[in-house]
Amino acid sequence: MQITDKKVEEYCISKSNLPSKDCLAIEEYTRANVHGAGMLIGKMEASFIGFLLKSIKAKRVLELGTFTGYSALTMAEQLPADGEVITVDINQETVALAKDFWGKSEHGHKIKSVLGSGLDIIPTLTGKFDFVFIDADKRNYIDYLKLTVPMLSPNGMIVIDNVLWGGAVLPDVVLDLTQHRDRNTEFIRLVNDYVAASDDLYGTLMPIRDGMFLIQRK
Ligand SMILES: C[S@@+](CC[C@H](N)C(=O)[O-])C[C@H]1O[C@@H](n2cnc3c(N)ncnc32)[C@H](O)[C@@H]1O
Repeated sequence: MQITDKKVEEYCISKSNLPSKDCLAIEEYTRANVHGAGMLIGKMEASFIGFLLKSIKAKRVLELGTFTGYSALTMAEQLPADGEVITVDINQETVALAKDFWGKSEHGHKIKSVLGSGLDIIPTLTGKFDFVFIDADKRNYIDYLKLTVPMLSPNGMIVIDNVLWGGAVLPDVVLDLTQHRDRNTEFIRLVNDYVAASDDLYGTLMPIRDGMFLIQRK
């Protein structure tokens, strides 16, 4: 299910501030050459995240799920010169591509790539983060959330991506748990229910692209 009408989204994109040409180059290269390009957050979500980063005057960002480096660079562009994006991924090949692209951008120096699995890397990180973007393996979404909430700065925010999962999370959708995609649906339902039931978190689930959960501590 396409959550937002395509023409409506195109109109919104045409009127929004968008990431730079350097990011567009990553997007275009990825869509033409890399398997799984549908995983890119794309222009609408990038513009929205940029707005959030500016609103909270973010300086330090943690991203889980680098892929070809598109979202990391779009975020780096919205940070001050001494800002930092730490981005984690297990895929050496796509991270190598990402590094090539970041090297061509004046904002690339703000990005630090860490190769490894999110659950192993997060406990090794120190200091607080103003913004955490969770966009890696769905199986670990709930643990990523639980591990990163205590790492937030006072006005910090977490965004979890793909929380609508093409509409499959809706309660009347019957799942086939022999299918990888449907098992992921269960993991996403779990994290959505956890945020909704939490007394400590303020969450807003937005129907932007494939669904974004915006979360802050109460
Ligand atoms: C949806 S893509 C990220 C897209 C990226 N944020 C963007 O929009 O440009 C998900 C990424 O998570 C990575 N990933 C999968 N399992 C992981 C794990 N256990 N730890 C860290 N990254 C993982 C995959 O290799 C993939 O590159």
